[in-house]
Amino acid sequence: MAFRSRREQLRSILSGATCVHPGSVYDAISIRIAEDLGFPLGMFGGSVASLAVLGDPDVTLITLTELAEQMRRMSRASALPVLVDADHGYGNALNVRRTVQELEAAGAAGLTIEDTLLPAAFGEAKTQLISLEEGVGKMKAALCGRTDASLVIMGRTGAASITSLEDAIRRAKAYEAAGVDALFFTGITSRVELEAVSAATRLPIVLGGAPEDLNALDYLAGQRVRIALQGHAPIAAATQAVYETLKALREGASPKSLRGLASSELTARIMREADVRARSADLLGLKK
Ligand SMILES: O=C([O-])CC(=O)C(=O)O
Ligand SMILES: [Mg+2]
Repeated sequence: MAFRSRREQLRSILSGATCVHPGSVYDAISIRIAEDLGFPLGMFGGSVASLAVLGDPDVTLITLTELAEQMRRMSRASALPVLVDADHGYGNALNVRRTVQELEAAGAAGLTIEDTLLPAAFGEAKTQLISLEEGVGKMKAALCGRTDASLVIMGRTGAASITSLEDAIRRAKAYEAAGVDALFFTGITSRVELEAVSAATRLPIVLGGAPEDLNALDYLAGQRVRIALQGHAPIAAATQAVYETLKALREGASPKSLRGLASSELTARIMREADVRARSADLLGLKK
């Protein structure tokens, strides 16, 4: 299986004793940069997928096909293991199974299925959760959807900030019993809350959207947190850079006067130009 070693790398992060920050990746360029900088893992968030592919906010307008296609492009560009935010699995439990099949084929190392009611319900301003029973069904569907047993399936809940911490723990324990490989929590806002979920569960923990005082990697590792997300600054940085560059050009700046552009060396490295040249020499009879 071509993607097995990526999945085993993610599994070794989960079974290790330390906590890592993944690089937020969303396309072929960002994943190659994260790989070159030595990140052990890429995180492909649903919000950045929506932004990069559609230019939209994170309101479940992106389709599974679009998400999987973007993942496939990243898998082709780089061997960095990627954890994909598969949202609610793009429908009911049967859709979850299909989602897992598509993301596995696209080369994801792991994926998260969450128990948020998506897309948002009519007339409800506040985020809702599906029932625990439906959530368990989705986790089971995810597990039976994989054909490569090394693909990592994570159960995700944001219950801590939507219903209650007790509900988050109840759900996490049920997903654990269903057989998922790790638990992904959002909405945990303090050490007390993290310690409560850690004490009540046994699987490796992934923490999304945590506040600053939940940032010390040694402390997190001691609570069985193996992956701690840091948001999605790279796409924000890229957006700002494109904005500034287009603005300057629109205002009459000459291309040569622009600052902050990737050097030709950096661009060549990201394009893996040396490999392409070597291949061209071999296959097209061109000079190296
Ligand atoms: O997975 C993450 O990085 C957090 C999240 O839900 C998103 O960005 O859509
Ligand atoms: Mg998301």
